Amino acid sequence: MIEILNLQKSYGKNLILKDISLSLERGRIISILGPNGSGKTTLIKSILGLVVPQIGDIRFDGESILGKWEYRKKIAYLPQIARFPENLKIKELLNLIKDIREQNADDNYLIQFFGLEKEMNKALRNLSGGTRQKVNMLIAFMFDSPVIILDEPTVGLDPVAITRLKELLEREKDKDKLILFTTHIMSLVEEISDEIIFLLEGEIYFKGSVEELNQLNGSGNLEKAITNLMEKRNV
Ligand SMILES: Nc1ncnc2c1ncn2[C@@H]1O[C@H](COP(=O)(O)OP(=O)(O)OP(=O)(O)O)[C@@H](O)[C@H]1O
Repeated sequence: MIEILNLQKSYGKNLILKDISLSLERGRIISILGPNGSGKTTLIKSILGLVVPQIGDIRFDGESILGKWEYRKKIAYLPQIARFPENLKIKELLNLIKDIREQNADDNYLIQFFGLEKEMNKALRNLSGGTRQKVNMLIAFMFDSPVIILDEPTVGLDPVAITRLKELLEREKDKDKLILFTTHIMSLVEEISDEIIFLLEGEIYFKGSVEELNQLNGSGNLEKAITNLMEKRNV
């Protein structure tokens, strides 16, 4: 569904992504892991066309995305930090986004799913961090997009909301969607990922399942295996 071919991205003299090639298929939950600053968000933003690579190509359903925008309608995106006008009420924000996107949205179901019914008339500036993140998730999931990209979705969420998020991701996967996410929470990775892509210093250092990573590392513990990868040990 998404093919990344020999992607290279620098900011000034800093080479952030070095010759990245990947094939990302539907019906899978893929976690992009790596230490802070390893290039996860830069890779995600390249797929979204928000960052333009110097070298390489990205293809969406076989067509290059470079210089194109239409394909973006098929991708739901939860950014690491979402910025919306603070004076808007949640319901006003949802209406505004629906007007802009001109696509059918299933927001009523998600409002109930995340327990946001009583918050709808509150201005964004008055929301707690976790509630803000629920609103961001609602926006990411409401358009039934075939690709869902979530940059650190668990930030600020309580355990109930994290359980809800897992349920939602599993359900979207069963609809044959492609889900890409970044997180530093290894238990979430372990529970829901079909595949791990581990970036280190701008390169793919490991790509495979949780089981493969545990086997490779011989630890049987994902947190430890990831720490070892970060420290470039036992691989
Ligand atoms: N717009 C930019 N201009 C210059 N440098 C940037 C820019 N965006 C990111 N970088 C740099 O690129 C590197 C990779 O950043 P990126 O946000 O992709 O990392 P990350 O793996 O997502 O990190 P984290 O886990 O902390 O979110 C960092 O060194 C960062 O400072």
